[in-house]
Amino acid sequence: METYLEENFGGVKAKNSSEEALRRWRKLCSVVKNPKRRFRFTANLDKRGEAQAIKHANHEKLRVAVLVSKAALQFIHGLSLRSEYVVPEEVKAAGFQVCADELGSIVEGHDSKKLITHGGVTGIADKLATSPTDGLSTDEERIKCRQDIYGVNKFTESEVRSFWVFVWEALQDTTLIILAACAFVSLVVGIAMEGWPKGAHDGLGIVASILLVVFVTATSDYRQSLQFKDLDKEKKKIQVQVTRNGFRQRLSIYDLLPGDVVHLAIGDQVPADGLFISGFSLLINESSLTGESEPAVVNEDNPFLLSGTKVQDGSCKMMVTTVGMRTQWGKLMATLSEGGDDETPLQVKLNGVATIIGKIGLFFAVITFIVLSQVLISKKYHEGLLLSWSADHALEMLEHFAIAVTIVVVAVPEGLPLAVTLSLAFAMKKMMNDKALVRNLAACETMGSATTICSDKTGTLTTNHMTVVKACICGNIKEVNNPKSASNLCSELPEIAVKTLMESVFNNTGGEVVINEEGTYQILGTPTETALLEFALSLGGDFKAKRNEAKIVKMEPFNSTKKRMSVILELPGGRCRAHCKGASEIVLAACDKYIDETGGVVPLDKTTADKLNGIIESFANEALRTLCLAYMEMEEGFSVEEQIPLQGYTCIGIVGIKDPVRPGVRESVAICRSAGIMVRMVTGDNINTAKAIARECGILTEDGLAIEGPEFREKNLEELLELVPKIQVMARSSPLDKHTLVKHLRTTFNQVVAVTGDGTNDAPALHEADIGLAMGIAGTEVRIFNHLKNQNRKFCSLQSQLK
Ligand SMILES: Nc1ncnc2c1ncn2[C@@H]1O[C@H](COP(=O)(O)OP(=O)(O)OP(=O)(O)O)[C@@H](O)[C@H]1O
Ligand SMILES: [Ca+2]
Repeated sequence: METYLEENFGGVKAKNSSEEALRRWRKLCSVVKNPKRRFRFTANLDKRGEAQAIKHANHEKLRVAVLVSKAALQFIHGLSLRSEYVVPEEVKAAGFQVCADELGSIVEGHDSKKLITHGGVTGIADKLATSPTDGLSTDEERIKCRQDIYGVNKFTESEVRSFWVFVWEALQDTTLIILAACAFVSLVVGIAMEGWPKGAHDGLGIVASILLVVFVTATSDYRQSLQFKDLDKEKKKIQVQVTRNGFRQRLSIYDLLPGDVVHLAIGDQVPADGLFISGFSLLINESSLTGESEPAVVNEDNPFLLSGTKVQDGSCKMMVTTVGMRTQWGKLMATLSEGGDDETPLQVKLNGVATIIGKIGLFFAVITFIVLSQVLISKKYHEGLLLSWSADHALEMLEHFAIAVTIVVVAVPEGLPLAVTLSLAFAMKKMMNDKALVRNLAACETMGSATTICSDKTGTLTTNHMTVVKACICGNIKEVNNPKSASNLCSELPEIAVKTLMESVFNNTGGEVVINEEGTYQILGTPTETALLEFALSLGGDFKAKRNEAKIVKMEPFNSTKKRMSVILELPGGRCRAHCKGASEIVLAACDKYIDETGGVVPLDKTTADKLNGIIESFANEALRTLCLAYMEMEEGFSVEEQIPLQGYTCIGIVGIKDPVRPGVRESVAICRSAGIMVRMVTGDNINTAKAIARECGILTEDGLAIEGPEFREKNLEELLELVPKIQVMARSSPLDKHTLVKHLRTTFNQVVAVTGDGTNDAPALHEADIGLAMGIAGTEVRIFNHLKNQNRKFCSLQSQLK
């Protein structure tokens, strides 16, 4: 049986199975009693094909639209523009100047020509009665009115099916239908022969058993469907940062409306169709929508953002124009929502078992029928009455037949595969309560067999609540973990150094300090950014004032490959200054000057460089994440087309950021190890920081290996064979390094690999892994100034699942 299963049902993998394998096992379940039930919750391959076709068509459509709109643009240059668009009455009455269909055709069709006739992005903002800076007004009546005109950002979901639908579905079982036919004949013949009620006994008996089977099945199916509904809802709860009434806040994507101003950063999914307002180095991955893997550059010239695509690099502010089912994504989701999840290997195997048992059941049913009938037939044969049948005898035969069919009904364990689905869904729900989002049922199943965990550091092993605790500015190392020491530091430093530091932190950041409606400070941004901003605020800095002093001309947002971010500022008087911050040894290597104790800028000689590197190492050995801040005067000015320089900076200082290890992680790692699961840490942080934390968690042992990404990249296959099993810590890794490591572990070493990560820089590795666990919410967090947020003990939750 084992080999039979393996041969015929074994081709399905937990991830990325071939379509052929998926189709094959479906075909093999040929004694399917009730296909609708048996294949419920498994992927609908035809629907999937349809979705693929839509993607393909989208791709074509977009390509053509872009070409046409380019040609049209060339054509209309010089022509006077005349808008022939007429605003529908009801839209006008509601106070808007553009209707949903027109907006849809502009953005979806990438129609720059139409956009120009409407006055560009600002024109559209006016017509939508919104402001690109302050966003929508939160007046409830206006919001309601907007909803009525433009719809809401929700996708039609397959509606909750009522209990009776499940009853109807349960009735569509071939064997049950045969039984029902038997019952009918038995009733008719019985009543005709023996009259009511005596002759109806047998028939009613069969009917009762059918009803029993049907209701039990339908009830359990109905309850399952409710479970799944809950799960689905949970999965789709996503929040984005939106400016409304001038205040930046978090809002569920379901509440987005046309006119909303949304802030997007690397890793975010575009929540609705819209237009680019402002932003830097924005690269959009449209593959989920079009299948195209080359990312698209989005900027003022190509301002169209489509729902469902992903921010691959950079950051931006966008204005929502089209929501919900009006977007291509909405349409795609509608198709896919019926497509179902991929089946898991266990599900498939159990379907195989059910099929085998079904066949055996059928065999015995036939034998039972033959044995039972044989008595009657042989009796008739001896009496020579084989060809003349009385109704009585026919009824007897029918009864025998019904018994045989009943055996099939009872014998085939159709509920078996479904029960697995249910228990996996239950596990999924439990993990969700632990703040781990599992998107695929198969993952829950594979998780039990994991042999290696590649964990990222921030947020999984550590709390992801970062604070600057040490700083080295002008050569002075200071503890700054309380406000008093921070203000002390401030008074000890030369004024120019503090000024430059503030300018750097407040301008060269992906985060923001906003005052919310209650009047308290709120710091928005990734944990690293918030820590820095908090530090600068505690030194007495004023975010708004600093921001107004200079203008940001260009920004290259942070990403994990470069491990630094930079901006160019235009200062009053027209001078330009560059600021750069990032992984400290990388940024320090780009410096050739530094600010000394007196505030003077002096060349960075070898001894000072060594001293600074020593400081970085000492911070890192205390498990601190270190960042180096630097600036450069741009003597020759700067034009926007240029790249921000990589070399020639002046070092302002180095900060050490503490991110405490989650309580209980050490124990969890120990449990994993005793269960034979190897835990490795793969991080983008400094090697010494990584090692210190890995030791603290018990991941790095005496004989273990810690390696840096750049070194790992250089190794050839032979060396890797030797190295990979020993790697316990990989530091300064790029997203690609993580991917390579996981791939080697899986293919060369046949490990079942679980990867935890945050879905932005870890996305490739998560995708490659047998089990990808996207832990919690990546990227941005909101922090009330000086207010700690307690999060869940994530690694512990993972470990409890692996047990
Ligand atoms: N916003 C930022 N601006 C500049 N540099 C940053 C920023 N955030 C992080 N860094 C630097 O980049 C390094 C982290 O890079 P990366 O984001 O690739 O790490 P990671 O893989 O997410 O790490 P982890 O495994 O801890 O999650 C940090 O050590 C820090 O020096
Ligand atoms: Ca990460």
